[in-house]
Amino acid sequence: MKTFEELFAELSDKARTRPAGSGTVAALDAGVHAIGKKVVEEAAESWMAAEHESNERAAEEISQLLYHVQVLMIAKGIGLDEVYKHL
Ligand SMILES: N=c1c2ncn([C@@H]3O[C@H](COP(=O)(O)OP(=O)(O)OP(=O)(O)O)[C@@H](O)[C@H]3O)c2ncn1[C@@H]1O[C@H](COP(=O)(O)O)[C@@H](O)[C@H]1O
Repeated sequence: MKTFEELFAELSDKARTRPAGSGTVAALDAGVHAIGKKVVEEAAESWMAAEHESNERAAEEISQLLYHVQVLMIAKGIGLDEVYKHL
């Protein structure tokens, strides 16, 4: 289990160190357009799971949405506080 902040720190480190085999590194290399498509896809999957599936499945899809949102943030160079200030 990871908090939102712990995941963001981990992904930021991946972006810096670029370990081989990292899906995050591959996503960042694919660029903002590709990442944005994943965010939209996972948002839709989260919506469908919330409407038609169990809480566990919806939570799983939402976790994937949060992951891709963080990748988008890192790709754009946006830190946590820049988002938090708008909440
Ligand atoms: N939380 C996630 C996470 N959620 C989703 N994904 C990626 O997104 C994919 C799931 O969404 P996809 O739709 O592309 O894949 P799918 O099989 O179609 O799944 P569904 O959409 O059908 O549910 C997975 O195959 C992963 O590549 C994630 N990849 C990584 N993380 C975390 O990020 C950390 C760093 O990951 P790496 O950079 O790969 O080391 C990991 O330790 C994890 O904690």
